[in-house]
Amino acid sequence: MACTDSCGTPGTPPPRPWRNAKVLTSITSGLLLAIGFSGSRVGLPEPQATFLYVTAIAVGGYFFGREALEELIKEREIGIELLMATAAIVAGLLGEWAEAATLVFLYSISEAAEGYTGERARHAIRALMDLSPKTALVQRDGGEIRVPVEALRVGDIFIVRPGEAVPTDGEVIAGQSSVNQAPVTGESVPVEKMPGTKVFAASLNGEGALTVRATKTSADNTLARIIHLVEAAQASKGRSQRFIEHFGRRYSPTVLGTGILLALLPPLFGQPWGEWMARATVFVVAAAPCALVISVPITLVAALGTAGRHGILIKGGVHLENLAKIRVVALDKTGTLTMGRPSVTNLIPLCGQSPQRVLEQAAALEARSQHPLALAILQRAQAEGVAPQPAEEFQSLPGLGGYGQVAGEQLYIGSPRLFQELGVDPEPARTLVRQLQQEGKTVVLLGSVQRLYGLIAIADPLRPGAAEAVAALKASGIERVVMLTGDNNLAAQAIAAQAGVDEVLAELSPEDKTRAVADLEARYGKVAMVGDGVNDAPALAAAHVGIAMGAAGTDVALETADVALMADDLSRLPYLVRFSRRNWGVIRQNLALSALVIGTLVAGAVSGVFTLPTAVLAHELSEFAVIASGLRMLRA
Ligand SMILES: Nc1ncnc2c1ncn2[C@@H]1O[C@H](COP(=O)(O)OP(=O)(O)OP(=O)(O)O)[C@@H](O)[C@H]1O
Ligand SMILES: [Zn+2]
Repeated sequence: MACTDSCGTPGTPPPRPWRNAKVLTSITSGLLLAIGFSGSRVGLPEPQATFLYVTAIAVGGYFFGREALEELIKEREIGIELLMATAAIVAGLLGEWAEAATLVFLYSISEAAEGYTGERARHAIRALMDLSPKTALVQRDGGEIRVPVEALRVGDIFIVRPGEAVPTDGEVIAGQSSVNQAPVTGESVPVEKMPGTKVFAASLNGEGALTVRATKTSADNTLARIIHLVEAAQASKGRSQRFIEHFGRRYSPTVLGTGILLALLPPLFGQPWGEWMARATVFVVAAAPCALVISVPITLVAALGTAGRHGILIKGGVHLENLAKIRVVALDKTGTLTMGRPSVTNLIPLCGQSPQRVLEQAAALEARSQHPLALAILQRAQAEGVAPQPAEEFQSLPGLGGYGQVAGEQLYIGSPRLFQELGVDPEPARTLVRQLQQEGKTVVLLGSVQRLYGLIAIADPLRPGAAEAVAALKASGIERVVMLTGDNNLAAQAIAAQAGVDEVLAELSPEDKTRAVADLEARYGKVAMVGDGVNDAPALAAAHVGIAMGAAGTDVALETADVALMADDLSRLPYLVRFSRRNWGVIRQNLALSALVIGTLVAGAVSGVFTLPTAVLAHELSEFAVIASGLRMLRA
């Protein structure tokens, strides 16, 4: 269909309008039409004027006429182009050459303009590319040289001077500065960078010089992937778009059929055939679903691009549509509602152990674990100068903890539930555990199968702004905000109370989380699951929409989720919900507007109120109204 295939393939730069063959042929056709029309006013003989009109039709109708035939012959489909071409030919045969030429000119120019607008909207995301510099200052052979960013290799050391943009993703190895990474994450507040932190291409460096080791080439850094993913999403089709295209495939033949009946039946009952032939022609143009088919894709293309420029990657129109229907938001606790940077707050030896020994044994076990809690324990050990031999034969027990051999002894580390399952007497720690958990701390126990050696309490504070984000989610129409966690119920409740969520589901394994999502969906309606994509990937996949947070820098989250929030910022969530609802509103308005216009035009056509040029003009104007309306989603 003309209105959708005018969208080019992703990756090609937007063409200049004056270089576009469709624009040129249509303008030529308009000129021929104008000459013919004004000529006939000042006495140009009719055959010459008709010749000009026919030429205008041939030139202006070349592209869409060809498309109409190709569709008919190759795909056996009656498209909008065929409706228009038929109307033009019939009008000409009725002797209305000027009207036919007007139709061809208006239709072709609006198709060309529509294609161009679509391209522009599609390529708005490319503007991000211009924010990343073309060259980088690289340390090579003891000196510093400028190289094109394409020449940067992973491992290259480059310098970002104050006020310069970062050429590609990397890790800071020296220097300190605040960096505005809005092009990638959409956050307007600059982020402090120091050795060990990551920087992203196109971020703008503040006042300090940074020395950075490249971790990505310019072709596959985060910015390049954002642009690529947004363009791929724009090329994919939303559910409503599929529906409309499906509908269009049946609709256009119906229009043509009805047009033929309209031309044939009334004359059989004694009506003037010329009059009904003309009305049928106007009807075919009036009923062509042009605005209807363009309304959804243009809105989605604009919306997906806008979201992308604000650090929100939506992997396809479908997900944006799904988001508008979400009633429940399920948030993972660790790393999503909390900072994800746990630290040890209490270290309490039990059964006559020394604190030093407890830390040593815990660190020995955790040295082999990947868990965030393990990191907290290892940091504490490092701070106290404890550096034990890692445990032997370490085994992790997902959702519980782990065990291994430390100095010949089989030791366990993990949740109180783990020790309950092992059948260890919990008495020495019982009240302490409860007390610490009530403070919102995660309690990890250390011990053997016989008894407990120590207790380690770990706090992972709530993210600043988490409570506000939860409140804003509810204000934007989300009915229920739920927290999911593998952590203990008491600790989870304490954090949940601070965040203001409605419901807590605690002590869940990754599979339990998936089940919890299905359960919430059955109870309340569509669920969006928000997580970091690591221990909650199955739950993200199970939810109606899976949203990964802080996706800049973690490849997994970018790949697995339906929506990736590049910034580590919960306030994007309510924004996203409102944005998706606004998008859905615009789509609905567009569909209603186009249906209304078609209805009015059809009534006018059948009753003979509209002439062919009026119908074409109204048809194309309605199409532009719908495009302009869809482009509202270019605004954030
Ligand atoms: N390596 C480990 N060291 C100590 N305790 C562990 C370890 N791994 C798991 N645990 C225990 O198991 C519990 C559940 O862990 P799990 O990884 O399922 O979720 P979580 O880290 O609490 O966070 P969330 O589910 O909110 O993302 C932890 O709260 C902790 O008590
Ligand atoms: Zn159109």
